[in-house]
Amino acid sequence: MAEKLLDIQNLTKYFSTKKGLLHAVDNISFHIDKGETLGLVGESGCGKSTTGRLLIRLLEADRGQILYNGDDVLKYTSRQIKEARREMQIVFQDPYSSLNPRLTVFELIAEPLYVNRVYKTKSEKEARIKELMDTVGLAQRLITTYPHELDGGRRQRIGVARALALKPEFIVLDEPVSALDVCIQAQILNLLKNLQRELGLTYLFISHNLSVVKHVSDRIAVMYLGKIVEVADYKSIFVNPVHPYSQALLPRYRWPSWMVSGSGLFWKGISLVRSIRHRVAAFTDDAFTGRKSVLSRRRSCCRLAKTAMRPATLAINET
Ligand SMILES: Nc1ncnc2c1ncn2[C@@H]1O[C@H](COP(=O)(O)OP(=O)(O)OP(=O)(O)O)[C@@H](O)[C@H]1O
Repeated sequence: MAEKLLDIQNLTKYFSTKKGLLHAVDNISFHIDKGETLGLVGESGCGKSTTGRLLIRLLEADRGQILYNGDDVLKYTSRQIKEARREMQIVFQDPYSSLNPRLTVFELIAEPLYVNRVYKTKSEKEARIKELMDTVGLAQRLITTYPHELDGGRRQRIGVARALALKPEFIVLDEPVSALDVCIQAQILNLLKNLQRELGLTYLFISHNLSVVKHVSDRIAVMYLGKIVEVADYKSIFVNPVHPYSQALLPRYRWPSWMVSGSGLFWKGISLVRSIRHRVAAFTDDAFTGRKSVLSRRRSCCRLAKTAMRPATLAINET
């Protein structure tokens, strides 16, 4: 049986707002096993980020228990919290705003090492920074560049390197790819998966993008209005969601399992035929829609231009 890294019981966080008390996280209980990725999904404002921040004590909980390797994180002293932060890290959603624009890549990755006074000598620190850059796939030549000179994927790699700097065991990934282009998303997701395999990391992966969560998670927790309404392995959630909110969130997957793969292939086939037809239609007159092709439109433009030119030419000749 898998060993629990985190066991969360009745975790609660309320915010005082102008409209009254907001139940951002409302009495939730779940666990995260060592080495697994638990996906946390739900619509915007349901309390996902607040949950992530509570787990690593970036926010103070109002009530509940967070057992980390059997110890209650909520009872830690400030010194114990500082030590625990080495083992529990977070990667934020927006690599554009989460990095200090005045620091170079070297300084950004060095920051957690300096703050926590991990390495004694300068050369040890430099070696660790270079090692971290290799680990996350950042070229050494980028060491003196600033975040604004880099694309979103590279900035997020800096965020991952900063999170890894203190050799953590558990990382909260708070929408780590939502601010990135689709192809860069895939690179960062693969990086995170490889790092998990190599370093034995445990992730809480927060996202509202279901296909991303499906790609990376071992189990998925569905959150709705501050409560966790369902936790199950990813196949059960996608093929046979039990809670009505999970069903609403995953409408496409309410088909029987044997139909999911079949219908997927069918729609892929249809979209392939459509894209081929559109490409062909761009160069030939489209018999289906009656639309003129690019070539036909160009020919008629030339014809129009010639007719328009004729009287003017005649007029010049006559004078
Ligand atoms: N510091 C705060 N003060 C008051 N309300 C807050 C605070 N932080 C979050 N909230 C509110 O708590 C609720 C949950 O916010 P949270 O950021 O956890 O949601 P989320 O599911 O992560 O949403 P998103 O995907 O948009 O980030 C929201 O209604 C939010 O407005």
